[in-house]
Amino acid sequence: MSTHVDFPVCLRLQGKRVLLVGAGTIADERSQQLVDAGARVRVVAPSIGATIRRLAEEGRLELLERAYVPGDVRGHDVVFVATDDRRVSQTVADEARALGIWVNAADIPELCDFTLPSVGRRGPIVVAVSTSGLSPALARQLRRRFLEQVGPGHVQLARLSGWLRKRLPCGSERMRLLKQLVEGEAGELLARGQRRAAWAQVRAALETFGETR
Ligand SMILES: C[C@@]1(CC(=O)O)c2cc3[nH]c(cc4nc(cc5[nH]c(cc(n2)[C@H]1CCC(=O)O)[C@@](C)(CC(=O)O)[C@@H]5CCC(=O)O)C(CC(=O)O)=C4CCC(=O)O)c(CCC(=O)O)c3CC(=O)O
Ligand SMILES: NC(=O)C1=CN([C@@H]2O[C@H](COP(=O)(O)OP(=O)(O)OC[C@H]3O[C@@H](n4cnc5c(N)ncnc54)[C@H](O)[C@@H]3O)[C@@H](O)[C@H]2O)C=CC1
Repeated sequence: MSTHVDFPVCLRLQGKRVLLVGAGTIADERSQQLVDAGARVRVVAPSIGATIRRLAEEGRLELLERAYVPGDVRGHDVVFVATDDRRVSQTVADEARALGIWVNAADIPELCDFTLPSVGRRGPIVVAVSTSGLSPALARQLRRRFLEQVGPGHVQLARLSGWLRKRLPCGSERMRLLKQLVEGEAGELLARGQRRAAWAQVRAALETFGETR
């Protein structure tokens, strides 16, 4: 029994060149997530799913409607392959690796430089569960359960914190204020939907901000 654990990261794909080989059920789902993340996506496949077709028509990704040809991986930062032909996936993964490009092959762990967790999102908050390849079905079940714990109050709290960290100078006092925002009363008030009371707390904290510097 393997004892390895996969290492989680959150990729900043804005402007990165991503190649998607295959455009079926699995690739169709990936395409929307990759475009939402701001990646410059190119898809190569002879048969095209509905989402990829729409995104191509909207000019949000580039579509090459043909089979993969050697060299297609060149110039990309990351490669995702999701075809129904194991030999194609093997070729793509081999070529990517030879060029030092990281690759994910859907459902073929031995060809993956990284695996994909089960992901759910509420606004800027992302819940991701990995089981290090042992049970994707369990990852999905746990992700659904954890996502239910994330409410509108948490989304407001994250946005408010993001707004404050842009405007306040960084340092120990900002750190204290942002921590207090989450752990103190304001966070609880937002979670209960009491936005006015939460804002009053934040305003009071802001009025004293800077006094102890
Ligand atoms: C290693 C990994 C590599 C990778 O693909 O990145 C991998 C590998 C394999 N998956 C297999 C099967 C299934 N995969 C799913 C679903 C998902 N698989 C995903 C990720 C991963 N799958 C990576 C590890 C993730 C982790 O560590 O937990 C999810 C989370 C993310 C995504 O794909 O976007 C997505 C859920 C998204 C969601 O809905 O939230 C289901 C459920 C279903 O389809 O209903 C089943 C059937 C039930 C079951 O097996 O559990 C098989 C056997 C294939 C066969 O038997 O032929 C292999 C190969 C093997 O295990 O050898
Ligand atoms: N859809 C699912 O729920 C599951 C899928 N899988 C596996 O994931 C992989 C992908 O599955 P799906 O997306 O459902 O397959 P799919 O059959 O919907 O799509 C396959 C895609 O691969 C493309 N393709 C085939 N040969 C190609 C080539 N030479 N170059 C470029 N593209 C090529 C096809 O044009 C098509 O777009 C398969 O290995 C499948 O066994 C495993 C478990 C569940």
